[in-house]
Amino acid sequence: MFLESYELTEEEKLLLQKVLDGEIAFRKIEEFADPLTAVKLRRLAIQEYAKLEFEHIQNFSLDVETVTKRNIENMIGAVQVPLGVAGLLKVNGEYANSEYYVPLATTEGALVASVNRGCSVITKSGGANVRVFEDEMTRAPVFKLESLDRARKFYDWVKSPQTFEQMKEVAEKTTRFGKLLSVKPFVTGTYVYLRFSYDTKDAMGMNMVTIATDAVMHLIEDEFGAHPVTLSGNMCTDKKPASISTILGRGKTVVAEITIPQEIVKETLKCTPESMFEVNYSKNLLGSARAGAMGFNAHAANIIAAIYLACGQDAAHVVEGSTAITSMELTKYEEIHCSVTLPALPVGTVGGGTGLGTQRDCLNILGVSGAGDTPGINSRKFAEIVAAAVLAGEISLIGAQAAGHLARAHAQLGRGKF
Ligand SMILES: CC(C)(COP(=O)([O-])OP(=O)([O-])OC[C@H]1O[C@@H](n2cnc3c(N)ncnc32)[C@H](O)[C@@H]1OP(=O)([O-])[O-])[C@@H](O)C(=O)NCCC(=O)NCCSC(=O)C[C@@](C)(O)CC(=O)[O-]
Ligand SMILES: NC(=O)C1=CN([C@@H]2O[C@H](COP(=O)(O)OP(=O)(O)OC[C@H]3O[C@@H](n4cnc5c(N)ncnc54)[C@H](OP(=O)(O)O)[C@@H]3O)[C@@H](O)[C@H]2O)C=CC1
Repeated sequence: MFLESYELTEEEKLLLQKVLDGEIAFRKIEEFADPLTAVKLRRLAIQEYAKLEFEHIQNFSLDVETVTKRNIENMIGAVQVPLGVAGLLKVNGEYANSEYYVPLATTEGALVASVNRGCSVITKSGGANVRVFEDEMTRAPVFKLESLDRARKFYDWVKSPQTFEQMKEVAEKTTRFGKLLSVKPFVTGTYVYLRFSYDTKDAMGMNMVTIATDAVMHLIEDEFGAHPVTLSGNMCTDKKPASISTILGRGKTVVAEITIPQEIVKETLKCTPESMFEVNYSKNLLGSARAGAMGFNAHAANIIAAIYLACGQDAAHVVEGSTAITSMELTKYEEIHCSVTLPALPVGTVGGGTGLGTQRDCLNILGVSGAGDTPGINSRKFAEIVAAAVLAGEISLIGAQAAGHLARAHAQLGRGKF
């Protein structure tokens, strides 16, 4: 449609025509052109296909050479998500011990304002105490055994310390950083699932554990003769809500808490500790139980999604993060004690999307970009800040619902009605 209007070299025009004619597949364009040109030609082909002219997606500052090798296939451009900050947020963690501006990428009006309000409450109340309790990334292949008797023998073999040492040696040969921590077998009929848990240091670790477990899977096949059905048998469980992840943990298991004096609740949240307790109890606990929800929180996923988008995390892991539990209890000093427990928070400060320019900028705001001086401390620091930010979001939203302000806030900030 616009072919004649494009400013292309003769060679590019020829290539584009071949793409449009189906002679060159989208994913093969890089074989005939440099990465930036390949992205442009694919985008123009989509314009032709969809009969439209893009105004925005061609505008980006990404390093195409790198991202097309590590982060994306069939690239045509980039989408932008507005970025805001909430804070300062005071965090009293083992790894994060300061006040932070938290970067949040979202299109939901009122979200940043809400987290900002929660940060203000937390910081005025002395800061959120945060601790990481578990730190393990998992991958669980499934094996098919010939009989129940073989399955039983396999189960015992896997549990023997000698086998574990063998597996550990093979797994750790594939990575400079990853450490195999445990292998837990689970049986279903004659299928045996092995849940491998690794310390992945500053990486979120899914590529790392997949590569390491693949190597061990071959060892198992050679040594025991168990038939591997698939490298991921869903007992991991990656990117699906699952009780196993909420019980045993996946990624970081983190808890954040704060005790808020009554005056701060009244002044900043416009409600009372009692009304917040009532909302949390009836909504996050009873309501979630009645609904059969796996998350006992108000909107942990909102904060996690916004930080993940800003900081180059795998957005699909919001699923695991959404299983948080929010508790609110009245103290005898007329304060309210609030906590969030995040059983499964996969995060990393190296690898995946953390190296992209804008995402790295956001990690830098928090002082957690890249590898820590001691491997692992940056990702734990990051996890503590995420947990404190989730606590801020929970406090503000529960406060707004206790005050009856939810609809008003979204009418004002989500629809621009002031
Ligand atoms: C909107 C507020 C914060 C107003 O809150 P407010 O108390 O009426 O506002 P305020 O003007 O008195 O300001 C109080 C503080 O809020 C912050 N604040 C206030 N306005 C802004 C702003 N424009 N930009 C940045 N920060 C802002 C800021 O920290 C400020 O302190 P200050 O800086 O003045 O000392 C409040 O009503 C609120 O938090 N509402 C809840 C909104 C929310 O949490 N939305 C999240 C999404 S809801 C959803 O998606 C999930 C849901 C609801 O379906 C889940 C469920 O089932 O529950
Ligand atoms: N493969 C899969 O099944 C899945 C993949 N993903 C994707 O995986 C990616 C994330 O995987 P991930 O393994 O985290 O990242 P990457 O594979 O992108 O990079 C991680 C690697 O960085 C190196 N590294 C350098 N410094 C450190 C350090 N301080 N701590 C830890 N590692 C360090 C390690 O290399 P080395 O090990 O060589 O020493 C590590 O394996 C994301 O893009 C995600 O979307 C998501 C879900 C499933």
